[in-house]
Amino acid sequence: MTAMLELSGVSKHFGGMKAVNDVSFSVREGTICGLIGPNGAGKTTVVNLISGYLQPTAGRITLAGSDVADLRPHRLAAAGVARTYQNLKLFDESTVLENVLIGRHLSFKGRRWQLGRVRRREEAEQHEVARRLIDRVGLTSVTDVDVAELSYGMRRRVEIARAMATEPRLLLLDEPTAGMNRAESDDIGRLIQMINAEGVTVLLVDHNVRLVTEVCHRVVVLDWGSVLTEAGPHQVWQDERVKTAYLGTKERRTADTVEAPDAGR
Ligand SMILES: Nc1ncnc2c1ncn2[C@@H]1O[C@H](COP(=O)(O)OP(=O)(O)OP(=O)(O)O)[C@@H](O)[C@H]1O
Repeated sequence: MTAMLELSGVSKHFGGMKAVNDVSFSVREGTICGLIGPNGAGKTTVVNLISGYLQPTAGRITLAGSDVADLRPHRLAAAGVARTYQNLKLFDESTVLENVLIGRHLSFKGRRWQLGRVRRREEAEQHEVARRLIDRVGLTSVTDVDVAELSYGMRRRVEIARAMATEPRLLLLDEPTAGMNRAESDDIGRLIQMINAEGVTVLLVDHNVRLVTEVCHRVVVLDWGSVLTEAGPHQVWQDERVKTAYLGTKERRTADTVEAPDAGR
């Protein structure tokens, strides 16, 4: 199977700060890859580099074999890269439908010069696609509700639906379960698996050990801006270097975020 995403020797320095330093890893097409590491390890910077919000200081980023390191976000979106944000970026005073429609504009073929009838038909089609996506993320009942009125977990789903509205090949999820309870994060896990089953390759950044273990096919661990290791989702937690770096010392452990999953799960 080919690589959907490949980073080769990618670095991003902010002045003397090496936020990302000589990072190389690849994500196979059709898989879910976890990108984990302690706070400040460089995960969001990597997501920003892949999605064009930052340009690398050095290195190569390819999407399905094509060099994309110099592309700006809108070009990357058109090439099939969609993302969500660690801090939600939704239009709170707009409805769920309106937010998801924003994601559709890239594939919207409407032209100003088109006859009103044709344009109306295309708009109706876009609405239909957006409604289907809203249904898939389980938000049908709040389609016409302003995002500001939704729970945090629901807003996270709107963000995923909006990202999916661009019909991506690669979906970058930056801490999609941050601040969620167990039931909510389990729901997001199922949603990620459903999206992946439809053929979308996923790069998942999350601190939730259980989620990462259950949904990812491979896990890349960053520490101090560099790749510490890469392994299967169960093996990765057995690595002493990961325990030390990601989990911190045993004394610093807190049950929910750092306890390795039960053996055999
Ligand atoms: N624009 C910037 N200017 C200077 N330093 C930055 C900038 N962006 C990130 N950094 C630094 O780079 C390092 C990596 O940050 P990054 O946000 O990528 O880490 P992270 O692994 O996503 O952390 P977290 O899990 O807390 O979100 C941090 O030390 C951060 O302070």
